[in-house]
Amino acid sequence: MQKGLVIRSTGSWYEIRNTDGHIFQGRLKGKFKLKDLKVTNPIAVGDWVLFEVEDEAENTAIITDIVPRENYIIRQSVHKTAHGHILAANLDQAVLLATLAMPRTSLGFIDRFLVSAESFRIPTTIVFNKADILNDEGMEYQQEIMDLYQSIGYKCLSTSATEGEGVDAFRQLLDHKVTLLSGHSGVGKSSLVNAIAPDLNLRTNEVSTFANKGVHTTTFAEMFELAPDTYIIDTPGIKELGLMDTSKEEVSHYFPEMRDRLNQCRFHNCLHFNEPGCAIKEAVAEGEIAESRYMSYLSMIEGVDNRR
Ligand SMILES: Nc1nc2c(ncn2[C@@H]2O[C@H](COP(=O)(O)OP(=O)(O)OP(=O)(O)O)[C@@H](O)[C@H]2O)c(=O)[nH]1
Ligand SMILES: [Zn+2]
Repeated sequence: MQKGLVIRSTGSWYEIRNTDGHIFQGRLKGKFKLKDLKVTNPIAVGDWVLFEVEDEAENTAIITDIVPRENYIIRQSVHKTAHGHILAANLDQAVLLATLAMPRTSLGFIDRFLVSAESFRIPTTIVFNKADILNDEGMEYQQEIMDLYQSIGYKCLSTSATEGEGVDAFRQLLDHKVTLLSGHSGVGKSSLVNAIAPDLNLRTNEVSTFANKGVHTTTFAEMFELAPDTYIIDTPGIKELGLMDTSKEEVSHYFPEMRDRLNQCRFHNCLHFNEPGCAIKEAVAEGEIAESRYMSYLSMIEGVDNRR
């Protein structure tokens, strides 16, 4: 019996790295039963599993058990009744790569990501890349936005992958952690990762003979080892994470600056929309909660409304 980390998954095959760094191609034991989770995939990238070596020469393995997860991110099906899909497990943190240059990341997108990460209890840092192409006004705006998110409690970092600015801080941020790296296409994820791990070549890694063994390779997350004990998880093609099963009332719990004030609203089930005696609306009016965050909140409770 050995223990290993699942670093890639196609849904039927799992690439497992044991504690010596040896790689096996694993599959589930025939009568392996799903635990009680309502999901389509029993194992995801980031899972620790127990396995038996099946064929030494072929490096194949049979997975017999999953080590209980610290956390996981799941993508809910658009159909409320259908099962969700676990994207990744056992994450230490998320890094949202954004840019206020081109293609500019909207604050709404940043807020939706942060709310998702809060719902999965994954601490998030926002990295603002392409600082080199911001003019003075742009830099001022970036500082304003960084101040806003830092005041809420999110770590922020300014980088330029091309100029090397902030790259050391980015490396330190990832050091000895499993990090979900997200961000829109074109913000510079590959560039920034290549700046700290030039040998990795993030994109070309995606095409491997292993992936061809799978049936559907589209929405599976992948894990890359950047340095010893340092991994990033990439979720190609996945734009938004969605929420853990959430009611409208719960959305404000995922805004840290609202969470602290919730018990000050007159009504305990206040949605902070137009109820009298609402502490959240008051805080917005007084500038203690940013208007942009409140707007994101309103659009998110609408979204939850539509799904239910
Ligand atoms: N000026 C400037 N350009 C950058 C920076 N980082 C990345 N770029 C450029 O932005 C473009 C997109 O960068 P990528 O690293 O491919 O972006 P990505 O997020 O990996 O994009 P996907 O692979 O589509 O997810 C490339 O032309 C990069 O050279 C930066 O810090 N400054
Ligand atoms: Zn309220």
